[in-house]
Amino acid sequence: GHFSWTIKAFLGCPSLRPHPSSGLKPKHTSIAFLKTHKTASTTVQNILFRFAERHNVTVALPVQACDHQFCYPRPFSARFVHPHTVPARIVTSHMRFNGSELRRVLPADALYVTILREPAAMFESLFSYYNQYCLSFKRVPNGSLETFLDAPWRYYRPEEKDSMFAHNTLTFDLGGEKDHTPTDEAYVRGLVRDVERDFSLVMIAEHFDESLVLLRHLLSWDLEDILYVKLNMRGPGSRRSLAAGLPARIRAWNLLDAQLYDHFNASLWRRLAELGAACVGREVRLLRQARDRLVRGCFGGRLPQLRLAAQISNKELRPWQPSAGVDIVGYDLPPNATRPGAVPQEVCLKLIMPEVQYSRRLLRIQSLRYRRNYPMRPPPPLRPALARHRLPVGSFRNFLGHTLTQRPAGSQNRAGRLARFSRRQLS
Ligand SMILES: Nc1ncnc2c1ncn2[C@@H]1O[C@H](COP(=O)(O)OS(=O)(=O)O)[C@@H](OP(=O)(O)O)[C@H]1O
Repeated sequence: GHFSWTIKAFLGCPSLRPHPSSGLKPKHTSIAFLKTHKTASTTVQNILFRFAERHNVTVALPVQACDHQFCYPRPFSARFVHPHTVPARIVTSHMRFNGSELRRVLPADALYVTILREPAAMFESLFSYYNQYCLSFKRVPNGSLETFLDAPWRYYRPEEKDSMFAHNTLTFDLGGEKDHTPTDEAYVRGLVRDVERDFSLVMIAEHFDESLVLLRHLLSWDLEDILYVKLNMRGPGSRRSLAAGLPARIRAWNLLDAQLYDHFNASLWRRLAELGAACVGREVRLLRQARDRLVRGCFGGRLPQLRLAAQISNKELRPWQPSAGVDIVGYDLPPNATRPGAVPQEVCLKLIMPEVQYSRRLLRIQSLRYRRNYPMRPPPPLRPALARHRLPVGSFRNFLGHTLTQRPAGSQNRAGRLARFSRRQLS
């Protein structure tokens, strides 16, 4: 198992050779993963959540008022972190990047990682996923992507709620200005420079397994630490293929994102070349073999059939559905699957657990740990749930004594809506 894989991986992977004196390099456990939107980031988050649980590493999670995201789309603030989840070594929930605030939360040796996706595929996913929330999309006749792209400025309002899902979402998530003139070369150069300064690795969704190999090397992790199954996919009925010419128009509309993507896609391939094609090829193969073994051990064969949320009997496994118009599919754990590899059921459950449920699970576990470790500390004050947005603008104090101001009803973000939806869906 593990030993033979490690030996195999050394062949052709120079940077994985053991340290001459002290054996294998210790695993790096301090990581900030900027969870960008519609980029396969839930799958990466699930890898990090499972790693954190296995290695007893604390994950910073949002205060209840932010729901399971760090009050996105507001820029990240240390005040958004739940007091039971500090001091933390991992951060991975959705946020708008704010490096100086993140550095207040994480140790100085934290490594920063994010993921980008090809802009046309990403925008098609955003357009479908947020078709009812993002008003720029909602007001398009017949929900037609082509119509939107014919005259984006007719439908897009930069200052409006959820507008960040309709224009240069990657740039926005990274903390940049989504509406900046995309032909301003100095601005784009500055954006790229900032991302290169802050992030040790920028993964690319189209080359997910290769990106994971780089991640594993960066963090000195084992193969077991990067096994995954794909999460948060749309069902085939909700996807559409893009007619010829459409990808170019999407890129033109999201030109800041397109330039970021091109730059970091090229860097990814340079880094893979440095590691060596033989090493990368071997590791990707070993990763896929190990994943197949785990899937067989969990589900008795292939992955269980993808299911619509309503068809998933275990509520802990139902992915959040953004609206009636789009199907996000998930998996059910077969109740009496024969698990030939004797993989414990809980391992399998966590492998396919959606973001909202896993975030809650970790918060529960970490809160218990916190109370055990600090029984004398007063609990943080109770606060109204963000879901009740109809309340007048309100505020409460969090553990640092800062005041968090609730957003007014008209500006509720996806987190608030999600709280409402997931409660309905999960109750
Ligand atoms: N491993 C892997 N490789 C490539 N693509 C993957 C992978 N895992 C998930 N996906 C696709 O990523 C999309 C979901 O992205 P996110 O999880 O980041 O979405 S979210 O913003 O958190 O809702 C969603 O894309 P669409 O199906 O096109 O919507 C998933 O299918």
